[in-house]
This record gives sequence, C-alpha cells and structure tokens, in this order.
Amino acid sequence: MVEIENLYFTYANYQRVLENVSFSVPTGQIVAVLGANGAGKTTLLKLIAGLMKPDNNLEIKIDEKTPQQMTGKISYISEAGTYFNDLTPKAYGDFLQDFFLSFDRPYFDMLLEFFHLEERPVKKMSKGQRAKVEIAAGMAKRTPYIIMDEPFVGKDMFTRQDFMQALSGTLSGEETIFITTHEISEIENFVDRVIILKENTIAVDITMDDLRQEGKTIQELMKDIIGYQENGFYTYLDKIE
Ligand SMILES: Nc1ncnc2c1ncn2[C@@H]1O[C@H](COP(=O)(O)OP(=O)(O)OP(=O)(O)O)[C@@H](O)[C@H]1O
Repeated sequence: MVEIENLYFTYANYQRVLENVSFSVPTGQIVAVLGANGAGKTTLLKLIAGLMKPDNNLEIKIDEKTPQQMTGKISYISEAGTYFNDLTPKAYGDFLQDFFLSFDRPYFDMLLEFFHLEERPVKKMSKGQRAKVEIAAGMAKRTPYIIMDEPFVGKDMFTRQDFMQALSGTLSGEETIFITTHEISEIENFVDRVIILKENTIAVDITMDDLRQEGKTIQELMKDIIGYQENGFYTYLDKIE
C-alpha cells in the first residue's frame, strides 16, 4: 500500500512542483498519473520510486516504509533507461540477477527473445530496442511495485501492443502499478484509477468504474480538466495580431 500525505516537492532552483498532494493506493491497484506537459508527473513518480526525496521525508510511505527503504521492491521503468550502455542485454541480466533477489532470469531471457534483441552493447541499439531492454529488465525484476514513466515513448505501434501483452500476461494481480503516459488510448482498459495533476496538485482522482459510470473516457476527462482548446494556436494568433 502506498500512502501519500500532504506531499510537497520543491526543486533546488526553488521551483515548487507539487503541493498538498494526498492519496493512498491499495495493493494491486493500477494507477494512471496524467496531466499536461510539466504538470509534475515524472516528479511524482520519481518521488514514489525513491529517486528523489520530498521536502519533508515522511510524506510517502510504502508498506509503512520510506521509498528508500523499499529499494529492491520497486521497479522504475523510464524512457531514460536504467541499463548500462556498455553492457549487452545478457550481461545486464547478470548484473540484475546479483542485485535483485527476485530477478526472474528465465523470464528476462524469454522477453529478450520475444523482443528479438541481439547480444550487442545497449549503446549500439536503436531507441526502441533500448526501450525493450528497459522493459524486459523492469518486468523481470518481479517487484511488487512497478513505476512506469512514459513506457510507450519511441516505440512503434507493434512494440506498444507487444509491451501491453507482455505486461498483462505477466502480472499476478498483486502488483501495485503507477504509469504516466500521453498515449491515453493504450491504457484505457489497463488502469483501475486515474489521477490528474494540474497546477501543482491533484485536480481529479477517480476510479475507472466511476468514470465509466459517468459515461466518459479518460480522454474526455482530460479535456474537461486540462481545458484543451481546439484550434488554440489560431485563437492565440488572433489575439496577438
Ligand atoms: N531537475 C529539475 N530542476 C528544476 N526544475 C525541474 C527539474 N525537473 C523538472 N523540473 C520542472 O518541474 C516541473 C514538472 O516537471 P515534470 O518532469 O515532473 O513534469 P511532467 O508532468 O512529467 O511533464 P511531461 O509530460 O512534459 O513529461 C516542470 O515545470 C519542470 O520544468
């Protein structure tokens, strides 16, 4: 269970990105953290993953512990990648096997094969191939907490489908997952709950059951909350002319 209570986060340049953020997520829930560019999604996910600390370090508790005390139980899958550029996928697997007690080596090797990844240093791979190494590693860690920051970036349509299949086919249902993405349609049928960040805090926190009951899609909800204006650029041009 993840409990976040009155979370504030300020970057070193004094830019406050999150304030008064509170929510709790029960074990096994899949949560989409959404919002416009710069809303603070990556910041929130990094805080939950323990890669940065909140202004007051007691604001995030995962199973009653700080995120830093949960190292090894959280898998952080991001566009930037957590692999080492000089290692081949299998050498990276060797490293992870030593580091993560729960690392599922046969599953990792199976995913490398499924994604047709060759044995060459990650730095010599394409962006999409690197992303596949990142996903294979992240999923084979078999951690109870999975945090995915833009897992679809740089992936072609088929890879995105393969990824969702591999993900859905792997989960035990016990994993608690946070995912942020701008590819809303990819996650509509995957997540249980949507949290939308706006102006440094939570603008909406709703379960998919409630959203469906309201007869809305995530996309429609986003439009309502973020207030996307159709033809906004032309309106802007009209204004400055
Ligand atoms: N290292 C940093 N130092 C200072 N400010 C930062 C830093 N990283 C991000 N920010 C600022 O914090 C705010 C939130 O950034 P964040 O990356 O969390 O947003 P996001 O919602 O993930 O955006 P996007 O959808 O564009 O990826 C932005 O205004 C950004 O400029």
